[in-house]
Amino acid sequence: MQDYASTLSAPVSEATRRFLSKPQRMLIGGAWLEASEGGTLDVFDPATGQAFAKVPAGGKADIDRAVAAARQAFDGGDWAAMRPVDRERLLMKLADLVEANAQELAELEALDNGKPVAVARFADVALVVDSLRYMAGWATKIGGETMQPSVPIIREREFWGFTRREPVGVVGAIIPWNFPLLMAAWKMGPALASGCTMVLKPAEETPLSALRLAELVQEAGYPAGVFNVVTGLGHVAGAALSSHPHIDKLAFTGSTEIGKLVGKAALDNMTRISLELGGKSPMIVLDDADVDAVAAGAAHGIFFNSGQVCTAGSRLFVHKKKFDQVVEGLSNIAAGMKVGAGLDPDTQLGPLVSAVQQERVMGYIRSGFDEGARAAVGGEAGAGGGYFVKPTVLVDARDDMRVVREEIFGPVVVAMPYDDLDEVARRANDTPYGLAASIWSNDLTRVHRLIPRIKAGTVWVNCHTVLDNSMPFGGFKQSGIGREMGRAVFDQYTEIKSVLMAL
Ligand SMILES: NC(=O)C1=CN([C@@H]2O[C@H](COP(=O)(O)OP(=O)(O)OC[C@H]3O[C@@H](n4cnc5c(N)ncnc54)[C@H](OP(=O)(O)O)[C@@H]3O)[C@@H](O)[C@H]2O)C=CC1
Ligand SMILES: CCCCCC/C=C/C(=O)O
Repeated sequence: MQDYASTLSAPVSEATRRFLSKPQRMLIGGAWLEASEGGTLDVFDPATGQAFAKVPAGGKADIDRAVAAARQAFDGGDWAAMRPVDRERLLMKLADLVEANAQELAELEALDNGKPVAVARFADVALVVDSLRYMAGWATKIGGETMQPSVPIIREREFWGFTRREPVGVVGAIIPWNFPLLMAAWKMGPALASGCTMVLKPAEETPLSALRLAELVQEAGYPAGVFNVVTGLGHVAGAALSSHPHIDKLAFTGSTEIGKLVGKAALDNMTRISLELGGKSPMIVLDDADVDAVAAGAAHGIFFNSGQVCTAGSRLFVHKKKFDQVVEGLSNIAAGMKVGAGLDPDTQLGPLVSAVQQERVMGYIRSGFDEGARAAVGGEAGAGGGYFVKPTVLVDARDDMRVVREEIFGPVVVAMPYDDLDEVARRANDTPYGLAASIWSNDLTRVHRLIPRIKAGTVWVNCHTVLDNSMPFGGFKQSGIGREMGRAVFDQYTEIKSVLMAL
């Protein structure tokens, strides 16, 4: 047993040290297993670039075992027979356990992903707890409708109709590295509330919180096979899961490129899909907006989670009257941000998740410079061995530049002036994505006129990337298919059965 915790850049709690010191295994059918082929994957601390843990490199055989376990748990046994109120109680218990272990889970997220530990605790883990509790409440409220049919021809008979909402079945969930625990919760909450079973494949960069979550699932008392975790590579374990003929639904969050791939593989088996994909979200500042409030709000909109957010406000459109002031305010905030390791309590902006992501983001910044943009602030990588990129505001950009058109997924915003609302509505929509947008103004008439013109699944007003469990979340256009959260998510996790009875 190796004490990996002693190699970390900053001290962690005793609970985290204990977790990191034991060999990691996958939870399959209630048992803790190594990969069937025996391989492991290193997990790296993005603040140092050093490996600090190993997880099983699960493959197709492990996915087969996990899907079989989930299938068995769904098709018969304790779980299938469980009353909705007992599913609610279990999910509430899981939420309590997550809350009781919040610091450890937050430290694992900070280590795996690089995000500041306070953000992990008071945003990621807090949202997970709320999300599980919110979804637990739905377990007893999922229901159908009654109808009074007007069946033609057979007029002498009386009919009665109703619908049932039945769990869709075995859910395969593939999640990214930017909010590892939260993305797991967004899928397991509605799945377990509605009576599905699940196989989760976390991202290779950030597998640890999913494995700790699986321990808590066991501690909560879920029957074996209801929740399974297979760690492994996307093109191996992820591909085996998304194309598996015995899953009933695939829930995916990640890039649009891989979303299309897994979506096609799943549809080959007519597996139901929900895809939450990329974005290039505009933040639209009207001429009446308060400059200081916009600068602070836009800083959150782009720099939160080091810009590694599907809803990141990566295009900032400011009315020409306020453009210079907003850019100056935002640049001052960016210049003052403390960039550092996630475990450092003073850190405001952590490293990017991996060397690959750092190089990808720096490549975008260089392409912006090559095409004629200029950095009002930032524009370079941070010092040290970690995957740091300084918070960056690009100006002098044109709509056809790659930095304006493509998802960067880093702390980089492109600020651009505009003249009037028609122009900004057209430019804001000039993207294949449609995940989110924000409008900054206190002129309610103009705000309400703009909202329906923006082609996006979420429009925020005077805030950006603020989420609530009651609000459905998902994308228009190439930002995805389906909605997570809110009542709407149960459209993705249940099948509707129509029952027509002749009396
Ligand atoms: N919408 C969003 O929230 C996110 C968007 N992105 C965007 O994607 C870019 C690349 O990030 P990346 O991590 O590569 O995102 P991916 O879309 O590649 O990864 C998301 C998940 O899909 C898995 N995966 C990868 N390839 C396959 C496959 N062939 N079949 C099944 N599953 C697969 C990954 O596994 P593994 O980790 O092992 O590769 C991971 O679990 C980012 O720069 C960003 O622009 C990234 C993350 C989240
Ligand atoms: C405050 C938490 C924000 C979570 C945003 C959800 C993002 C999902 C994604 O990037 O895939």
